[in-house]
Amino acid sequence: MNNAEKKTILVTGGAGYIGSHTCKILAQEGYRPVAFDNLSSGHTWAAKWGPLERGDILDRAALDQAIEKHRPSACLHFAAFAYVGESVTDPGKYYRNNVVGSLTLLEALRDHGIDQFVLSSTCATYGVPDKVPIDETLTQAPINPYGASKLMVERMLADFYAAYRLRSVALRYFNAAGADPEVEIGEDHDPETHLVPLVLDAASGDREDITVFGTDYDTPDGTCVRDYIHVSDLARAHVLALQALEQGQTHRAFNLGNGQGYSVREVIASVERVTGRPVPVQFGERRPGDPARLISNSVRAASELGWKPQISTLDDIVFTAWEWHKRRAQEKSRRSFPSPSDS
Ligand SMILES: NC(=O)c1ccc[n+]([C@@H]2O[C@H](COP(=O)([O-])OP(=O)(O)OC[C@H]3O[C@@H](n4cnc5c(N)ncnc54)[C@H](O)[C@@H]3O)[C@@H](O)[C@H]2O)c1
Ligand SMILES: O=c1ccn([C@@H]2O[C@H](COP(=O)(O)OP(=O)(O)O[C@H]3O[C@H](CO)[C@@H](O)[C@H](O)[C@H]3O)[C@@H](O)[C@H]2O)c(=O)[nH]1
Repeated sequence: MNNAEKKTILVTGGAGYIGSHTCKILAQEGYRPVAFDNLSSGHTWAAKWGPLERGDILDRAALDQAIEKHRPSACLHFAAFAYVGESVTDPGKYYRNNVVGSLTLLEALRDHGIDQFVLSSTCATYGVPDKVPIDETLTQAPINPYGASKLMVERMLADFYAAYRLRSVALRYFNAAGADPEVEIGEDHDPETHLVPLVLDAASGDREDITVFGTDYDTPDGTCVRDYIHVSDLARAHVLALQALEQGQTHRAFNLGNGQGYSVREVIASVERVTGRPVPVQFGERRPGDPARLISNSVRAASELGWKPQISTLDDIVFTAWEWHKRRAQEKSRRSFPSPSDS
């Protein structure tokens, strides 16, 4: 298939962690991904499966320009701020980027007649769930501004479908982790706040230790339980969601997780097994905005999208993150790898 025959997909946040993995799978599946990213946390080196348009979703003119230039048939929308803890201390930052930015994007798509849209939503929209595992019918009552900002965008999607027939799928991911199994790309945030890469840093000596946020939760070992899902499995779900939209899907939400919860202590133990190194641990206070347990029921995605995670055990997920960690460290020590200032 030559480029002219490929469907072009606008991927906001395509230079970021999950967006770049999705661009890779889109390209493998015969699409032409165009990353639209302001590089606030993304990297030019991660956008290598199609063009990168540097721009901000808050900038309507930049969006119009990219859409007119590339004529996408659909948009996968990853661009957002995504840290639970930071959203509690700086909520304005989250409402502006995630809510106003998404609204600006949706209006641009509507005005250009693009009616297929996939949203990176989150299990943080459920807040403290009525029960676990969480299915899509549970009440969404977020307990932090990040989750609230994503729920507002979900609400916009319902209204944009009702008013303008803009069709959409909201994918509510649980905790993304791991890296491309071919080790071409992986997670690279600065500063990093996610548990798995931080524990790997502690195992390799890049940081002194890992602080466990809270040991008095109502969970088997007192630490928070999360459902870790491999980033390439999330990427595949986006292609399936896109194909569902191409086949007429109107407006739907899907949870994406493995259905298995692991505590912070269990993640640390997994890193010790996979790396063969001890992890120095400190115990600290709870982090505001953290629910005790988030575990997915992803039966809907399995039955309606045909989605099945391929890298599903915690050790296998951590293994891919460790391979990426080592590759990045090697490249950085050879000085051939772009530094964060190189974005
Ligand atoms: N990482 C997770 O565990 C997780 C879980 C659930 C949902 N999500 C959602 O998935 C999406 C991607 O998350 P990620 O972990 O890959 O984060 P990330 O920070 O690696 O990627 C986000 C990308 O969006 C870009 N961006 C941010 N604001 C922008 C703006 N205004 N205009 C243009 N580009 C902008 C950043 O530069 C970055 O490349 C986010 O929407 C996040 O809320 C992530
Ligand atoms: O140094 C650390 C970092 C994290 N944690 C804990 O580890 C768990 C996972 O935390 P983290 O990796 O920061 O992910 P979450 O805060 O759960 O948020 C991620 O997962 C959410 C879905 O659950 C997404 O919506 C967010 O975008 C994404 O950042 C939480 O219980 C944290 O309290 C620690 O104990 N110590």
